[in-house]
Amino acid sequence: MTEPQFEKIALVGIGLIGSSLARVIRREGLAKHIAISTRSAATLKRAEELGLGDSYSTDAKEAVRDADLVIVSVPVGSSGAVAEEIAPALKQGAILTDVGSTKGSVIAQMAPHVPAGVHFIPGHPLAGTEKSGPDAGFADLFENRWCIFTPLPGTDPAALEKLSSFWRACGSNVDVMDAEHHDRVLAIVSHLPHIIAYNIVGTASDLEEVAEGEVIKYAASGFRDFTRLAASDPTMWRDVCLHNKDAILEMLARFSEDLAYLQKAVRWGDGEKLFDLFTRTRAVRRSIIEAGQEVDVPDFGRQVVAHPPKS
Ligand SMILES: NC(=O)c1ccc[n+]([C@@H]2O[C@H](COP(=O)([O-])OP(=O)(O)OC[C@H]3O[C@@H](n4cnc5c(N)ncnc54)[C@H](O)[C@@H]3O)[C@@H](O)[C@H]2O)c1
Ligand SMILES: O=C(O)C(=O)C[C@]1(C(=O)O)C=C[C@@H](O)C=C1
Repeated sequence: MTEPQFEKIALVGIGLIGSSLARVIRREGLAKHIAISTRSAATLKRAEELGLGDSYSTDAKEAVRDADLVIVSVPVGSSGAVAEEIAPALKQGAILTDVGSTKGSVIAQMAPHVPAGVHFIPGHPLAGTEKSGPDAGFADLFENRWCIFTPLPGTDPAALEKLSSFWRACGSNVDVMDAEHHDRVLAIVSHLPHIIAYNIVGTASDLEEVAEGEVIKYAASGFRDFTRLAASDPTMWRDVCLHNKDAILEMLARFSEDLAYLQKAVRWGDGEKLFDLFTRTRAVRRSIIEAGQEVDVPDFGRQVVAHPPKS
């Protein structure tokens, strides 16, 4: 437990990320009061049953009133509407942040609504699972993971440091970059892997000779790894695709070229090319593991590569 960093933190959106934040804020004693708001009354009720906060409302304005830190954790396509809704109730001097997987679009949607005197600092914790909703969150989610900020020009350094210190207290390492760079990096390391997973699982389930029953019955562990990603929340990933379109299309074009190269190597029986590529990619996996640590996720037996522990 540390000293509370904030009198009141408001969480708008209480799914996987919002509820993980609520749990770690409570565990670490980072706020005297946690106010929770979400659009759906059923989700809010569940959050209350789980005891995630101190006050609950479907009215986001009510939740953010007097809050020193407001964290918006909704699908990226809803961030503009949420910013517009809460703007009139934000306290002067408050920090407003988000956790969205895309940053350029979130800034374009939210920034125009942010009143003068409120510190808007976009953020993105690189931590998650394929699950969603308030039951899916857990306090350790952000432990040894990166949280990236994409501050706008003129951001108050003291506010950025205060938010960084909050995320460090949640267990994360923090980094700063511009939104465009963030969106290109995340397109290759996160968005493309999900699109590829959705595609391969879709193709397999479309193939008549491996009709559903056989896909399930004979799913080898490589395919199972893809099904985990392909089980991720459809709303969240629809929004990511729609809101990071340019970077995703750029990376998909590059990916398709490389796939064609691989296809040619298979067609022409070019074992040397295949062996060289597979050797190079194995080295990438090894260096990720050497730089970080492996975490077992009990209910799926999967391994997640986390980032290096904090020094
Ligand atoms: N799931 C991940 O792995 C992951 C990781 C990092 C960042 N993110 C980002 O975090 C955000 C939330 O993702 P999640 O995984 O927690 O999703 P989730 O589906 O688990 O939760 C979303 C929450 O937002 C609420 N919501 C939706 N529209 C709303 C609106 N208009 N107003 C108020 N509340 C609304 C839902 O009721 C729910 O409580 C997304 O922007 C996502 O891109 C997700
Ligand atoms: O591990 C997973 O299941 C995730 O999808 C987490 C993941 C990722 O791609 O690494 C997904 C989206 C985010 O914005 C950040 C993290």
